[in-house]
Amino acid sequence: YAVPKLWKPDDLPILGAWRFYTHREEMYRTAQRSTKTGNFSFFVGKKHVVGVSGPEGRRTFFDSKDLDLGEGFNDLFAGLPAQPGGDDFDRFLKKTLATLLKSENLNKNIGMLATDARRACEALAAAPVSDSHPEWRIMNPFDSMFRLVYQLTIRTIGAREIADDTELLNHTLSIFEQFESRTSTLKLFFPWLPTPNHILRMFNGARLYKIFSDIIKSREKNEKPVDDALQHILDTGASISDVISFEIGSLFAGLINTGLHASYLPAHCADNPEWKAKVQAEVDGVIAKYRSTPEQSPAMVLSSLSVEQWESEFPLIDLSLRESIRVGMPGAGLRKNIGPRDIPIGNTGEVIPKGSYAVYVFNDVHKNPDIYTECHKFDPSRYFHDRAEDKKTNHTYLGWGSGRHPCLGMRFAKLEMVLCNAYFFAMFDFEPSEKDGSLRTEPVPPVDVKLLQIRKPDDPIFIRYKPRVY
Ligand code: HEM
Repeated sequence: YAVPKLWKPDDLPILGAWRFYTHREEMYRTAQRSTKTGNFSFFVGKKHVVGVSGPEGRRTFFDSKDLDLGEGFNDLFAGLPAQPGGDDFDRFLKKTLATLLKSENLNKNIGMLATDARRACEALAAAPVSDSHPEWRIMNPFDSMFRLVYQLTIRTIGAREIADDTELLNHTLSIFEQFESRTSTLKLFFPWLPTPNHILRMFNGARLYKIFSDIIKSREKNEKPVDDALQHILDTGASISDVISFEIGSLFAGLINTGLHASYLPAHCADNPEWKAKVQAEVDGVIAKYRSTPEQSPAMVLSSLSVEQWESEFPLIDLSLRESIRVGMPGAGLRKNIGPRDIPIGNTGEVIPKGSYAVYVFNDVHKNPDIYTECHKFDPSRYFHDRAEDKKTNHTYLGWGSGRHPCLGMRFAKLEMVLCNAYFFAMFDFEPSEKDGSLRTEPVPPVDVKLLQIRKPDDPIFIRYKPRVY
């Protein structure tokens, strides 16, 4: 067994493969092409990393029990919040998330979540019209949808005081966004370096700490108990710092992806009128099916749906989301071999050595034209039974993780996204737009593959919308 060939043309002294952080996918693809098996290795500082690719690489990467996700991310991903307590905290986070996202809690909250979504769409309906195109209103979904997803998330895994107070909601969202944008790659190489971004992250962490501790103190004075996620976490005996770390950790894991894909979904549909019409027909069909009196408005019918109905009645929204994630998922999975021995990469004759890291770039499969036809195109019908492109080989669809580390928030993320979009499709007609309300003719730009993780588009994407006439 051999260690995959060392790739070092881009290396900087001491730092090693810096391009792993600045041009990850490009570096991965160039290195991949330079070897027979598609596997290669490189150094990040002193850390030895193996890039795996192809079906054998995927099988090894996603199925090996000794490849650890937590350690891989902690050591290689610039930007994760430092987790106090390592493995113990990881267990606490996953256990708490699993409890908060159980059916019982979702059923308890669904009425409030639906009300949040309805009110957000009512606020869109009440927004001022465009000056130059007064038949339309204009929105940037990456603001309005994103904020709604944040509200739904905080309501489900955070504090009611924040979810119910628009000002506090916006304030905490802006702190979180600043926190999230201050990644510090340099710290991976020089952990002792007090980088400005790291200092700002500490500062924003402290601001969140103050907000949560004020909420907790005021609850202590209040006789009436609050029944929400924060209280549940506190009742398990967790400290305020556990609570803050849990909130930041789970927002990191969930909010960015969910908020951005909830926003990309209508943007892609606006660009694809035929598909948009299908989704709208699906929403209208559900409304017709569950309307109990003719006076009920579409929003009122949607507000009466149960979690089970939200989860089963909107397959086309689900496929739109599946496709939005596939086309817009830059980045890579990261793992560390924490086992007692080297891990063979299928039958390639190569290994991920004990103690080394492994990386798999998601677009190796998601943008593989042999698997996904016209792989850059948004086309949810590729998942219909007669095409089933995502079932062609092993681990072909990685949008929700695969193998040993499936996404723990998938069910909740889907629920959030279907809620936001069903109300939006039910209440509005919409089209792609420029900032001034004129029709946008350029499609949604592709997500930059240089990104380590999806983030809001640098140039805002607009949609123009008007209330539907029934
Ligand atoms: C559109 C939304 C989301 C997408 C596309 C997404 C995607 C993923 C992917 C691809 C992975 C596996 C990563 C890997 O293999 O390296 C993952 C894992 C995970 N996700 Fe999500 N996720 C989403 C929403 C959420 C939400 C809302 C939460 C929680 C509130 C969440 C919590 C987690 C956790 C805790 C893991 C780690 C599982 C483990 O360590 O085994 N995700 N997610």
